[in-house]
Amino acid sequence: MKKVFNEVSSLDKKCYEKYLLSEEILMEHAALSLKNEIEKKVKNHNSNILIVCGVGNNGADGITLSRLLQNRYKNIILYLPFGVKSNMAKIQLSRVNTLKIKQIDTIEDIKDIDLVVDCLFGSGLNKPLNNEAKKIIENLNSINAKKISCDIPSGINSEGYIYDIAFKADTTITMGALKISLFSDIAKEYIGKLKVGNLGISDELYEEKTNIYFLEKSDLQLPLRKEINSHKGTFGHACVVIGSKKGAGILASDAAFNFGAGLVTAMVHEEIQMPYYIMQSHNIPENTTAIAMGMGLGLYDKIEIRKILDLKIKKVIDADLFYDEIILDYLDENLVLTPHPKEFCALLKLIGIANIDVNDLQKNRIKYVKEFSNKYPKTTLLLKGANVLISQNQKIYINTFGTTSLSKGGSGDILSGLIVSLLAQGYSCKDSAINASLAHTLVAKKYRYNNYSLTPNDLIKGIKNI
Ligand SMILES: NC(=O)C1=CN([C@@H]2O[C@H](COP(=O)(O)OP(=O)(O)OC[C@H]3O[C@@H](n4cnc5c(N)ncnc54)[C@H](O)[C@@H]3O)[C@@H](O)[C@H]2O)[C@@H](O)CC1
Ligand SMILES: [K+]
Repeated sequence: MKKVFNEVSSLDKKCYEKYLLSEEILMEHAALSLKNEIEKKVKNHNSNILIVCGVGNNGADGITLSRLLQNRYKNIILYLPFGVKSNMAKIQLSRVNTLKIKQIDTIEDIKDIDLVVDCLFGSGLNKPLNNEAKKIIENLNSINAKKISCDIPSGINSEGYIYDIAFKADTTITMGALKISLFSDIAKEYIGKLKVGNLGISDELYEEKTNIYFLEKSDLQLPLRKEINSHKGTFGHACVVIGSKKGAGILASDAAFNFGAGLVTAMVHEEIQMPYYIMQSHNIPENTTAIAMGMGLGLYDKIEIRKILDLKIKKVIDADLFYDEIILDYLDENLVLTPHPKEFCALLKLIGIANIDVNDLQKNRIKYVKEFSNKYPKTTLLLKGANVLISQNQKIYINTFGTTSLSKGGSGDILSGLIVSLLAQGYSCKDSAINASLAHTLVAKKYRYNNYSLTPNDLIKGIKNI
């Protein structure tokens, strides 16, 4: 798990004041991080490396980089379309001017570029791009070359919002620490591989406390069985409430069984065709340790739903129930909610936080997840999306492993099944949401066929050898 910050300028400031590092030292290290990445990516000394620099310190990082690369590569080309404004950019440029590094005035007729380094705008982007900047980014995006962004792809602002266009990077080296702006769903298309550039000081000293965390593969804790002396009851009993669209509940039940729950029961009104290892019952069985409800529910009897919600058993709630105010009476520590953006908008309206549409939500996902967690700190929320956000107790965990292959009917039902399985096996609500989400996305990432053919059954198969 890595820490994520709303901004890092206060952390940079701490470096100057507390650790007596200067802006120049930090910048030298920022440029060094870029250099190290470039040396890994570009082996040929004759490669053409285009460094595009803006007027501020993001541009200054790029100018500094050109100096550091000069020893290794013959063809470094600096492009400063708007000149320089910040003090550091001026200082770095005056140094570079003594070194005979090639500078160009336009990229219109530039050819055979092997690598583009984007240092146009960083954390200082604070207004929409003008036409000239848009055109430059458009041109850079059309160049067939490797692409690295310094700090953040130019065009993404500090909230992760893109006004019109942004540089499309293969790799982003973000300086100092991870920032929240890198994790909006819209930004995901542009970031590429994300790495943190060290600024010449240990992470422990640079970083401060935070409430936002980036999940890593190594955070996944599978429900591996340590007990030798065990029986099926040792691993809990998951019950999935089957609604009128039965397929959803069947998928969730199967996923729950495959992810280690000792017993899985489908609660049904009349018997249905299911895998033989899933039991069927008209009621919630006595020894149930976790319940999944909401997926494919369709029309339902409110009294029956209320009775189930009244049970002091951990539950994962999905889909139809986010539109029903019945849920308002149960937003406590026993619930994991798994809405997709449209359902979360309905829920935000029900709980009186906001009346917004999906577009507004997507621009401000973190903000609304935070607001939800402030109001209902005990409840675990998992907001689906390109980057999954999980919150509990005012902490947010970001899972970036999601892939487009998961954008399919049934994926969400499998996720609910994985969550209820872990809840049944004794994981906390937060840990169930985090681990099920990691398993779900990592299985999809490992899927070795094309990105349009993943089925819920492939996910279930993948769970077996994750
Ligand atoms: N503060 C520090 O100690 C460090 C800063 N670093 C770099 O500094 C960057 C931040 O530098 P700055 O704060 O100078 O910000 P930027 O370099 O991102 O840009 C700020 C400049 O761009 C202008 N600008 C903003 N939006 C614009 C728009 N839409 N169209 C045209 N011009 C626009 C601003 O007026 C300002 O002049 C970071 O992203 C990082 O790359 C790194 O060197 C690491 C250390
Ligand atoms: K940039």
